[in-house]
Amino acid sequence: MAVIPVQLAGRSYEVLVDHGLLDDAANVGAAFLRKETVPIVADTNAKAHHGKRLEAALATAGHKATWFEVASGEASKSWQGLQELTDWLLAQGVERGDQVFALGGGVVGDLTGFACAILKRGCGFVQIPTTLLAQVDSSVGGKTAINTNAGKNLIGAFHQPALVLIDPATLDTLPDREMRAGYAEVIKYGILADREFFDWLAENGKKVVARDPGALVHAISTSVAAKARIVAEDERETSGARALLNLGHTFGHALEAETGFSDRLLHGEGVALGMVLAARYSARRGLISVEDAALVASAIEASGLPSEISQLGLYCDGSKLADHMLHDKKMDAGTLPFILLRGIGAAYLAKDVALDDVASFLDEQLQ
Ligand SMILES: NC(=O)c1ccc[n+]([C@@H]2O[C@H](COP(=O)([O-])OP(=O)(O)OC[C@H]3O[C@@H](n4cnc5c(N)ncnc54)[C@H](O)[C@@H]3O)[C@@H](O)[C@H]2O)c1
Ligand SMILES: O=C(O)C(=O)C[C@@H](O)[C@H](O)[C@H](O)COP(=O)(O)O
Ligand SMILES: [Zn+2]
Repeated sequence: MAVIPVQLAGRSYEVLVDHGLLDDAANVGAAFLRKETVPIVADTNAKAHHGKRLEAALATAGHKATWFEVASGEASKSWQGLQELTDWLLAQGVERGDQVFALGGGVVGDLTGFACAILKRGCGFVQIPTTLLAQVDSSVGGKTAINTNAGKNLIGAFHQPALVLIDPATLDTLPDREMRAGYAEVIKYGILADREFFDWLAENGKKVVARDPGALVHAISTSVAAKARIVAEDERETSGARALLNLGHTFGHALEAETGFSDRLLHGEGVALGMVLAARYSARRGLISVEDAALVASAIEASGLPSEISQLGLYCDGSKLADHMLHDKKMDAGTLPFILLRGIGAAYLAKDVALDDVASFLDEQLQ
């Protein structure tokens, strides 16, 4: 079993990665089970495929589950979703010292984490991520949020989980498109800070997406370790270090907003397109070669992810996308810092980017 610590003053926790770990959840999570009944918030599909296993694991230690089911899809990360969940947690009598379990992808993790951040001013939660994206990214680091009409993740809090249990075997039931979407956040770690990992993925990426157990555990552990390092350095995204994890997201979130946060574009797909755009924009500014930008695009295409905005059939102009970016949380005194590349594995925060230049770059890309 891989054990990856996330070291934060007073809030350190462990991320455990192992095939079959779900069946051992009550044992490895024993310290976090203080009552007979365990409240579990679960995505409909995650519960259908893996709920019984979690229930059986809890039963071995004398615990029983009580379930709150969250409808699959980004729309559940909403005020209404939050209200229904917090009402349920209150009805269950959840106390500050309790741990709420979150079983599912990033939608369930972000929603449950935020509900637990504000319930009685904060109770505990344990993440059991069941999508590749959630296993490599959203379950770790404590960013929790819901969306609003104005944009993505605009209402939220930093609230760290007490434990993260990753069982890569849960990915056996995940649709292929969701595997590819999660792979976008995997390759992100290579592009932003780890050329060696990027090159390893060039060789092994197809195995990761095909769920080869060894390749999967290596990709998940490397990704989580990278995220843990960055989060330990800059938990609340104040120094600029954590902002690098937003590589591709300024473009991606704008595309998600323009496609209505719908199945037309999954978060990971938006991030994939956004990373291609960030690489091309870096090349346009002479920061990286055109060849390196093409290498980023071909690494993304090779996994079956979209790499051209035209694939979305969008009928809008660059300034419309740039308008969505005005809601980006990195916005600072009228300037939007962008994560650009000085090389593959060498992302940095550029504070000299003009949004109208980005808009005209996007107009070229939309043709
Ligand atoms: N907090 C963070 O740091 C962070 C990081 C990255 C992304 N996110 C957020 O995460 C969300 C995306 O997460 P996601 O990609 O996991 O999407 P998701 O939670 O919507 O799950 C994707 C789909 O997979 C299904 N599913 C989940 N587990 C399954 C399983 N084991 N078998 C079969 N189906 C399963 C779900 O029902 C859903 O249809 C976005 O809202 C994004 O903003 C947050
Ligand atoms: O953990 C982080 O920090 C990230 O930026 C990870 C991203 O993959 C994730 O999508 C995050 O939710 C985006 O953050 P936001 O602050 O732009 O909402
Ligand atoms: Zn993301």
